Amino acid sequence: MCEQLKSQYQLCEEIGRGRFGTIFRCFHPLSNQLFACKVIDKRLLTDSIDRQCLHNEPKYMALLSPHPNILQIFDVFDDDHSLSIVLHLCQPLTLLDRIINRPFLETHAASIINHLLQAIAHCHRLGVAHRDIKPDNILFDSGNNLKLADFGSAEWFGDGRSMTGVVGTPHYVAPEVLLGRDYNEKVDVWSSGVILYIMLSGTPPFYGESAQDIFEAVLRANLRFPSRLFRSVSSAAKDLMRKMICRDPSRRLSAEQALRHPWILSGGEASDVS
Ligand SMILES: Nc1ncnc2c1ncn2[C@@H]1O[C@H](COP(=O)(O)OP(=O)(O)OP(=O)(O)O)[C@@H](O)[C@H]1O
Repeated sequence: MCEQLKSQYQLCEEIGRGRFGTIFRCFHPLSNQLFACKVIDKRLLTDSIDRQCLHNEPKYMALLSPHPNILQIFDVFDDDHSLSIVLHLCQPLTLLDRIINRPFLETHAASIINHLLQAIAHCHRLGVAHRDIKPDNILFDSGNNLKLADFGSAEWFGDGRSMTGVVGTPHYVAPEVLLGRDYNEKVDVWSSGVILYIMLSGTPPFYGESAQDIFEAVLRANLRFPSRLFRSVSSAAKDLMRKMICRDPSRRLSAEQALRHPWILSGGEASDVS
């Protein structure tokens, strides 16, 4: 671990683990504040694309900070063996832990999606696509404010460039990503729509036994609202999901447009769209 980091921060217990990063709680004696520190072990990055993307995360987080719904970055330490990123400390439970098998009230789901879309709209205004929107990357601070995290797969599209490359996570990835075509920032709106569907029903819209089966279901993009799961869900919420989980990206809402949908504007209280 970087000596410079250890001279400024006291690393405490491990609070999370991803594919490459281990997250520790840490204390900064100078400011008397607690933070989270993500330490990425460079030796685990055997893939050349992963190595190239290593510095994207702190770079994009610095560009996007501060925003009330984006995890704030405070410091970066880089040496031969590791990259350490000092971050705002959040609660240990992510949206994934809150979502499993527990449908949310529409008002609660609307509040979460509203804040997620505000984070995404901010990223898109600054030309950054997150590309891995999923419940595990949605954290909450001690005041229960939503914080979008993990910009390790983010990409710049700001000068009108389209993006390529298969990134994302099976249940949440947009079909155009899997097709290997060029795509744009609306992949983040698709993934957010999938999260909304899971919050309201407790199950993902596209599923299968294996990653391959899930990919095939995503590519078919046959969006259904089985009455067993959606009997009490409003038509306004279904209308928004249809417009976010829309196979054709040119017809899919942007994050800004989704924020203006009646169901979001009414805080999940609108039952019909007029
Ligand atoms: N700032 C934070 N405060 C509290 N917990 C955090 C924080 N950042 C990350 N975590 C915890 O650590 C876990 C892994 O973090 P993160 O997703 O950033 O790692 P990663 O290596 O990029 O993961 P991935 O495998 O998705 O690439 C999160 O799901 C969360 O539980």
